[in-house]
Amino acid sequence: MSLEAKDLTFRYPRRSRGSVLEGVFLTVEPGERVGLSAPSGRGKTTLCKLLSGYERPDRGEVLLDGRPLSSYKGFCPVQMIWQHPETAVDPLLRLGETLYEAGPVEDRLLDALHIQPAWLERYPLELSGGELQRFCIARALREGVRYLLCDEITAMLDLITQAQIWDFLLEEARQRELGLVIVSHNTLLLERLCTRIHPLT
Ligand SMILES: Nc1ncnc2c1ncn2[C@@H]1O[C@H](COP(=O)(O)OP(=O)(O)OP(=O)(O)O)[C@@H](O)[C@H]1O
Repeated sequence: MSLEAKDLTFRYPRRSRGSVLEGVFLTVEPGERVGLSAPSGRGKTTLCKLLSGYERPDRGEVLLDGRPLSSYKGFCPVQMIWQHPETAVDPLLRLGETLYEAGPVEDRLLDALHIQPAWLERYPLELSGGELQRFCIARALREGVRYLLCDEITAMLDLITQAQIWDFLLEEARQRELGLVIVSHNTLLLERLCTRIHPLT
């Protein structure tokens, strides 16, 4: 089940400088870990948004296992984890409601990410950034996920928490043969984590 970006072109309606992405091709296979590398503003986040269905391309298509991503109903097998987790959850819902709205999440994941049951009674702003990010990772890893798009997901965390999260994610991806797309400005981190680096030109 490969994830394919085919000839993607995209511009934001309110952006004056034309297309952010022009004719982008990328294929990620199960178990691959692809690092996206490019200077700021080149469109890494935008490509992740297209690959996970948050935005639709103006031209080209995103295919999962040869089928348009938009034809998958229910929980999307391509999940994006955002740099700022507070933008990825409804601030007015308790975390327990957010977590289970798309179905069950294995307790094993909550334990491995050190998510305390009491947090599920709280609202997003009542967790630290690192706690909320671990919550978002658990939510993305529910059954059915095949690809994770990790957009600077540990950039705001201390080094120990970063290492714990990546150790966990790499092992989880290995066991479940998940494909990962990893965005980071930290070249050393990308070299350490990825099976290959894809420069976005
Ligand atoms: N919602 C939006 N509306 C208009 N323009 C946008 C929007 N989001 C991003 N852009 C513009 O699109 C371009 C690409 O942004 P994007 O966030 O994809 O880049 P990036 O490579 O991820 O950058 P960074 O490394 O700084 O996170 C930028 O010029 C940005 O200003």
